This record gives sequence, C-alpha cells and structure tokens, in this order.
Amino acid sequence: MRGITILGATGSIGQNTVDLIARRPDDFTVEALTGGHNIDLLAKDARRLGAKLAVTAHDNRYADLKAALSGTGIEVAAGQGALMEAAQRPADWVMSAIVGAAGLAPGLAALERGAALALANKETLVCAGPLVLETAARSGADLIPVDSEHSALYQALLGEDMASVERVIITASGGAFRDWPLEQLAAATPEQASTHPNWAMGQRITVDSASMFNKALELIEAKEFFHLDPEIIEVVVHRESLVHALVGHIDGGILAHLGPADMRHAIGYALNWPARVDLPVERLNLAKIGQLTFEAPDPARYPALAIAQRVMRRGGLSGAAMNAAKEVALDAFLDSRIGFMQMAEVVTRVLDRIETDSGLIDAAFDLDNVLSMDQIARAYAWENVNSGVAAVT
Ligand SMILES: NC(=O)C1=CN([C@@H]2O[C@H](COP(=O)(O)OP(=O)(O)OC[C@H]3O[C@@H](n4cnc5c(N)ncnc54)[C@H](OP(=O)(O)O)[C@@H]3O)[C@@H](O)[C@H]2O)C=CC1
Ligand SMILES: CC(=O)[C@@H](O)[C@H](O)COP(=O)(O)O
Ligand SMILES: [Mn+2]
Repeated sequence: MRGITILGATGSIGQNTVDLIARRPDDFTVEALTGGHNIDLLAKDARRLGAKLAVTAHDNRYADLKAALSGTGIEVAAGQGALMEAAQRPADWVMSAIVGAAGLAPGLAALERGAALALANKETLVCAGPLVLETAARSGADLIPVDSEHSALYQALLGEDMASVERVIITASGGAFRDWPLEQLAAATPEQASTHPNWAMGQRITVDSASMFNKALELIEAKEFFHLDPEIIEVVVHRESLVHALVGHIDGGILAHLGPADMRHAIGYALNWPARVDLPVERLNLAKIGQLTFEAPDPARYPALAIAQRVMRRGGLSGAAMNAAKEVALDAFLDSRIGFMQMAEVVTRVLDRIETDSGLIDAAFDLDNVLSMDQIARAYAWENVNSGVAAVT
C-alpha cells in the first residue's frame, strides 16, 4: 500500500487524481487531502477515500469542515500551518495541485520530507526552479512532472542522451480566442476567456491558456525541469491538443508524445512511475482523427511568449516576479478592472520596475527571498492596476 496526499484535492487536477486513487482501494491509503473553499467536496472525498486528515486552507472554514466530518474519526485542520503539516505527513507520493504561487511552500515541504512529488503546480518551478531541484536532490525525493507537456517531454526523453537533443517543442492549443480577429481581443470578457477548446481545467489556467501566459509559464517550467538552454525551446500551436510535446535530436529525428486530452494520463503516469499501468483514458484512433495541424504562434496575439523569453534570459528571481504580476493581472481581469490584452502590459511594467529598482532579483534562491519577490511584484502590479494606467476603456 502506498500512502498518498493530495494538495488541492478539490480542484480539476485534484479530482482527476481522486478518480484514479478511488479505482484502486487496495493499492493506496490516503494520508491527507487539502482543499480551499469547497468544503462539501473535500469532506465527501475524505470519507470516500478514508483519508486520515482533511485540511482547508482557510481558517474561517474550520467549523464547516469539522461539522461535515463529524463522527467519521477523520482528523480536521485549517489554515496555512495545517496545510504545511499536511504536506509533511508521511505519504509516499504527494500530488501538488494547489493553483498559483500558494502551492510553492507546501510542495517544497513535501519534497524536503522526501516524498515523491507529482508536480502539477507549474508555478513552483517558475518561481523557484533552482531551489526546488536542489531540495529534491538533497532529500533524495523524486520529482515527477504532471503538466501534460512536461510529462510528455519526460516520457520522450527517457533513456535519451541530453547531449543529442537540439530542440524541445511544446504545443499550445491557441486557447479560447485563437480564431478571433486580433483587434477584438481587447474587448474579450472573463466569461469568454474561461472556456477551452480541448481541456476541462480550473478557471485560472483556462484564462492563462487564452492569453498564452500558461505557455509562458510552461516554457520556464521546461527550462528549469530539464535544465534546457532557452534558445532550444519552441512553442507550436497545435489545435487538436493530442501531440503534447516533441524532442528533436541532432540527427534530425523528432520523437513526439501523443495522448488524449485527459489529464488522467499524465497524473496516472506520475502515480505509477516508473511502471506503466492500464489507465482509464481514451485510446486515440489516428485514422479517425485524420489530421494533426501545426502553426507558428503570432507574437502580437500572444505577447506572453516574449515575456517568458525575457524572464528566461534575465533569470534570478524574475520568474517569481512575473508569476506574481500575472496572478494579480489575472485577478484584475477576472474582476473586469483591466482588459484581456492589458494583462501582459501589467506584467511587462512590473518586470521593468523590478529589473531597475529591486536588488532582490539577484538574491539567493531561498524561500524567503522568493516570497519577498512575490510580495513586491504583487504590490507593484496592484499599484499599476489601481493607477488606472491599465484600466478597461
Ligand atoms: N487543470 C489542469 O488540467 C491542469 C492544471 N495544471 C496546474 O495544476 C494546478 C492546479 O490547477 P487546477 O486543478 O486547474 O486548479 P483548480 O482551480 O481547479 O483547483 C485549485 C485547487 O487549489 C485549492 N486552492 C486554491 N487557492 C488555494 C490557496 N490559496 N491555498 C490552498 N489551496 C488553494 C482549491 O481549493 P477550492 O477549490 O476548494 O477553493 C483547489 O483544490 C495549477 O498550478 C495549474 O496550472 C497543470 C496542467 C493541467
Ligand atoms: C492540460 C495541460 O497541460 C494544460 O496546461 C494545457 O497545456 C492547456 O492548454 P494550452 O495548450 O491551451 O495552454
Ligand atoms: Mn500544460
């Protein structure tokens, strides 16, 4: 029996993980499940999986969770401290599926304790790549990617000599607005941006897919995870979301990873790694699919890609700054305070300021410095939003 903890169990990745665990009750015990506001779902899954501990990230939801699990014997806790304790429980495998920079500290805590960490939370590597890899190396913990492109790269790179890799290509669906006239993007609403052509995911990553900030984060995630030179990482728009990533070798050969647009493949791969097991996902019928298409991304439509290049070249704590500014810009967009295309403007202004007036950008990669950079960038981004420079017109 393997002990499992799911951080962010009530979200899209969390629920796909719960689905896989629930199918094999004889193979897994559940140490802890964590969630946020969705107390009913957290309590339901804690009961269903027989979790030892259920944690809500919000102190003020403790009484609700306690009531929902009364009489079950399941331990209940709330707040940031409880989240960290859940991450450090003696699980063999921990899923990191909290959304945003909030997932960084709990994921690191699990790695420090030596649990295998299945990493869906891409912000972890964007904000603190060197710290995360160094923590895993020190504790001996396995770090297994879950983001579909990175799981695909991991699988395509198995047994390959990195010295023969000359290109790494990650695919992008193009998001909700890929067929919109460019001039209409400025007026896109949060509701319109919250749909995805192929994947069912949480709202934040769905909007990030529309702006391609998701792909921007993924470029940095790939650079950090696989120690890549940014110059060899490419993005190609692939409308079908069936080819997730490709690896090009110096002899001209390209290895591609294909799979259904169902995160249970990448989650199941990480759960069973290094073994492969039968997973409850659709098998692709290539003859029925007929054609796979590829296009170059338009830089005017997707300014986030150039921002990622800038961050990869600048290095240091600029990834933490970019992510924090993006999270604020996304909140402001979802609240209709700035327009869709202004998210990239806010992030650019924050990076301009961080690069000139904050010595912190070249500080050592420790958690305190990363979190300080996160806070400074958030403050700068809110100043920018509140100043009206990026207001919806
Ligand atoms: N969804 C997908 O298919 C993919 C997601 N990812 C990445 O995985 C991560 C999770 O994404 P997704 O599942 O879509 O997100 P969701 O929004 O669906 O779920 C987020 C989870 O985190 C919890 N949560 C939210 N805020 C906090 C916080 N401040 N502290 C603690 N817990 C919190 C939520 O609780 P509650 O809902 O109860 O409030 C929920 O359990 C993201 O980093 C995303 O980029 C990567 C590849 C694919
Ligand atoms: C499923 C997954 O990994 C997402 O990150 C996906 O990549 C989003 O789709 P986009 O290609 O539109 O960003
Ligand atoms: Mn992805």
